[in-house]
Amino acid sequence: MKMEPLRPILFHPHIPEIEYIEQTLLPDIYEVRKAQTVEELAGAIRRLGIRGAPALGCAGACGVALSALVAKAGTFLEFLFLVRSDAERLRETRPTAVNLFYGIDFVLSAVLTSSSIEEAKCNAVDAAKAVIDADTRTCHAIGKTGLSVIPDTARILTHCNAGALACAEWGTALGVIRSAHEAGKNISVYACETRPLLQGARLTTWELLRDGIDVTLITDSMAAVLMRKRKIDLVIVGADRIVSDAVFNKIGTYMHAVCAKAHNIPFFIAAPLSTFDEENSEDKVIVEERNPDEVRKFRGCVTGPELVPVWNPAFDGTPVDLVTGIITEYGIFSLPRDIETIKQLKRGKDMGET
Ligand SMILES: CSC[C@H]1O[C@H](OP(=O)(O)O)[C@H](O)[C@@H]1O
Repeated sequence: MKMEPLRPILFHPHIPEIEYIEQTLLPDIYEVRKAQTVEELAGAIRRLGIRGAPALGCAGACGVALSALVAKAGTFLEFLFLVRSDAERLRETRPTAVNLFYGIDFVLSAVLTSSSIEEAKCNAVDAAKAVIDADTRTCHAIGKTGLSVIPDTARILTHCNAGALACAEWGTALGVIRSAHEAGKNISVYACETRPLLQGARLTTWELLRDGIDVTLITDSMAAVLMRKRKIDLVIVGADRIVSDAVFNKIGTYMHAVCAKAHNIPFFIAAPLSTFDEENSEDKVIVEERNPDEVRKFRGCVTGPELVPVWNPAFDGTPVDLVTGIITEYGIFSLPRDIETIKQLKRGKDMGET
């Protein structure tokens, strides 16, 4: 039985509100919540109730549109001030996934280029819908592009959650896996649990079981021995920001890339063009460091001494020479070889993509 498409964010401008699946409660509790203020939305982003680079782009876009719809201003200038300050509040929620800033900026520019409050509200809603529609198309295109690298029988390792829950729908890394499964390929997935917030254990397994795709849950530390035993044919993960010399993705990705290289296993990134930040390099990227208690506890269960010092970066950078290919909606690219092609594509594309 084909399941309904999984869409973690729905924008209802007529109310107005942003409806979302509260991902911190999955897999045991499926709860839909509604953000009717930018602060409620920002809180959901900060706690990873809404998460995943393309989904953050959609959330940022909808957040600016929500701000425009609810702003109470006497003058157009006051209105612009209110929307810009809400956009800044959304920008400050998480620093690494570049899609968040594209989504915010795309809708904010639609507001700033309007000539009245009413026109700005309409333009903001249209722009936010364009971001969501673009990401939906992009994820399905990434899935299709990725088919060329998936053998007819493939044992795929993935890390964190780059699925429908991280996008408008379908997913990037899981989008390739879904497309391959739909194309009749014999796919089995090893999902790394992804400490400390367990996006792999909680979200990726839940998505793949829901779609009837073969999945085995492993701890992050089990990946290396599976590669050594030749149990993995390729690795596919998502990305939060791709710069000229590195790919930033969930912490632990670099470890898998080094392991894959050591065992001559192809290592692919699946990401939309809007995840590329080709003007920057690894040393310029701010890597989000999160609350130490995320490592000392999980849902109240103590996993480390209360006073133990903790380092909790949410992402790591993988040098591009460890990446076999980057699967995008426009094709499969390699860095640094294709950087100019990527720049040209980004200059020419509709800025409605996240
Ligand atoms: C489709 S991009 C998903 C990407 O985002 C995740 O990070 P987080 O769960 O902290 O938002 C992870 O890096 C995934 O690969």
